[in-house]
Amino acid sequence: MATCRKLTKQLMKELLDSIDTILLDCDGVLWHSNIAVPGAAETINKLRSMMYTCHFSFLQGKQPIFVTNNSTKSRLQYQEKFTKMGFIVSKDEIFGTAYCAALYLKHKLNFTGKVYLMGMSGLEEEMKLHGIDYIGTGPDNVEGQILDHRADNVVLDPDVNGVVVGFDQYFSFMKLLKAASYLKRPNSVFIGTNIDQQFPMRNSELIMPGTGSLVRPVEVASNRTATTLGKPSKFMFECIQEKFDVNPERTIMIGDRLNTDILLGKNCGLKTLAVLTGVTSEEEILGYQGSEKEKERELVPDLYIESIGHLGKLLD
Ligand SMILES: O=C(O)COP(=O)(O)O
Ligand SMILES: [Mg+2]
Repeated sequence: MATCRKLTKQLMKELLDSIDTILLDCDGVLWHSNIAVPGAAETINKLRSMMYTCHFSFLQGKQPIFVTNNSTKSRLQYQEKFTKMGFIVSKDEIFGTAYCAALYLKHKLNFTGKVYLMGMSGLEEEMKLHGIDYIGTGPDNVEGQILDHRADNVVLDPDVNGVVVGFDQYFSFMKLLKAASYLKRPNSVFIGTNIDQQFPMRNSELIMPGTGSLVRPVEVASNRTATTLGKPSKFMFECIQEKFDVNPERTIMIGDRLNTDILLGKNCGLKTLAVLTGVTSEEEILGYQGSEKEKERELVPDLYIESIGHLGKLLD
């Protein structure tokens, strides 16, 4: 049976001696929208500054690296958000799916051409920074009964040879129609930034549809499957390994979503810790631990704790 333990003071010392790098999910771990989880900045700043004897036997702090499936912000926009919230951070430590989507297009696909971009300013900024031409952002709605006028007045851009679907608050039927039409083109590229079902919300009455709720309709309409880059895909970890000398055995992934954060950790051979401030609960974790379904057992983290702030208290 997959065993999961609640992180305690005793286990904390053992954990700190066994890791050099801490991968941290953002939404639901460090904050909800623009409201920080209590103690988050203090904990991360402390982990960075506390000197530990590492396995090279010299003193160093733990290296935090931020890994978010959220595609709404560029690295620079995230650096601004982190700094406003009191985190000490460099943009080079931030890996979001807007940045990783641009890296994938540019360096993995050597993409040239134009992208139909369903996303917000973060994706726009990263596309510009990486020299990738795009159209389609912002509101785009149907006028009148589209099935009556057979969409004759829909104009497609002849140069588009790829579609990127990220979180797009302007998602519409018209955009769905255009994306599916562009994906009809032979050899057109289809990328989804991530497939999270919902965003973690403080207001438990609300469901904020995640980007997965936007990628899947484009897949259905186009009858194609997107290449999704966010956690649990290993691609984001590959982007991190390009920039940091990360030893998977001495790295932990801390997240709030089992089927993205914890699964990424498992996929990459990392230690895993879940917090209960986002989409997962203690009941879900313990339920999965005893599940007969292999698919559920593989989502069980090594450790869990109420919040990143509670973890920080174990450092005192
Ligand atoms: O964008 C999302 O849906 C979740 O983002 P996260 O990976 O920071 O939790
Ligand atoms: Mg999260």
